[in-house]
Amino acid sequence: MGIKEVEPVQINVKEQFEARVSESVRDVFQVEELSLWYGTNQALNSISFSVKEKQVTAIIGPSGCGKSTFLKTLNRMVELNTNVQTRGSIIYQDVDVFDPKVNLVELRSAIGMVFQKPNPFAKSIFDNVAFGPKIHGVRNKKKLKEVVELCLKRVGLWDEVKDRLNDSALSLSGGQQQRLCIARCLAVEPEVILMDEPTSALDPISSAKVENLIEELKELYSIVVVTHNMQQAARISDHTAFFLHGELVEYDRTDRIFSNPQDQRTKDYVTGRFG
Ligand SMILES: Nc1ncnc2c1ncn2[C@@H]1O[C@H](COP(=O)(O)OP(=O)(O)OP(=O)(O)O)[C@@H](O)[C@H]1O
Repeated sequence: MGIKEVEPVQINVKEQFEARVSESVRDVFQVEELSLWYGTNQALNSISFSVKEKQVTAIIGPSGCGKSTFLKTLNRMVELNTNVQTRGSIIYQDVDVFDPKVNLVELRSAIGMVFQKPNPFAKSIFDNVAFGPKIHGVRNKKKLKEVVELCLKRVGLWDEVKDRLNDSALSLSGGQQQRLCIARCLAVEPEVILMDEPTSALDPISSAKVENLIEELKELYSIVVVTHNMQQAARISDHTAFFLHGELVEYDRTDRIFSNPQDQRTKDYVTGRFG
């Protein structure tokens, strides 16, 4: 009787390395059993997962599944709507963001937000970026100039606008306005940037610039981005959370969500079979 040959177990060294790196990254948010209601309409149902520090986390899912609600809950902007109730916790910097003692102004400057439609103030380019630091008490003109220049450089806009800083921000193109809004967000030195479909109102070239910028910014900031664009999520994010009907179906490294999802519903969504 011959000895049966056993198939050698394949070890994917690269995969193991990436998994190790991913596991060793610190969490910036620990979301535990988060549920949210608008009046009687439940928009989030017992969401639990951790958002990694200095990485890009994409939130994907069909329209109405709760992506924007989840994003706005991270810095409690969702409470700007009336009749919102939450349950569960979001631990950020060892504190539950729902703790009534949390200072919301500070929370929202540490966790900044960029919206789908660029929304610069009807002020000059300079004043848009200087606005946040001024509110936080920076009065020194030299310091303000430095902050404005640094932030505009960081979003790749400085060379395009350095000779017209006093022009209205509304005179910029849509793509430039979106990068200005990101610069405005950076000026208050956030740790986290939340982005709600930041490129969906932009042309392909401006979108590509913002995508490249997101890649660069993750060196310094933790980024959570809501996107309807699967290719974009696959291109720019390290981790992806797939939401459906207010629930988290699957959260994993982006490469795994797109190449080997564990849940059939994720597979159907990322392969375009629904949504
Ligand atoms: N201000 C609000 N008041 C009442 N219900 C709301 C409010 N905002 C959102 N909802 C509801 O909460 C649910 C989740 O909405 P949300 O906007 O978070 O979904 P989404 O996944 O971001 O959708 P989309 O991709 O279309 O932007 C939906 O049922 C929506 O109708």
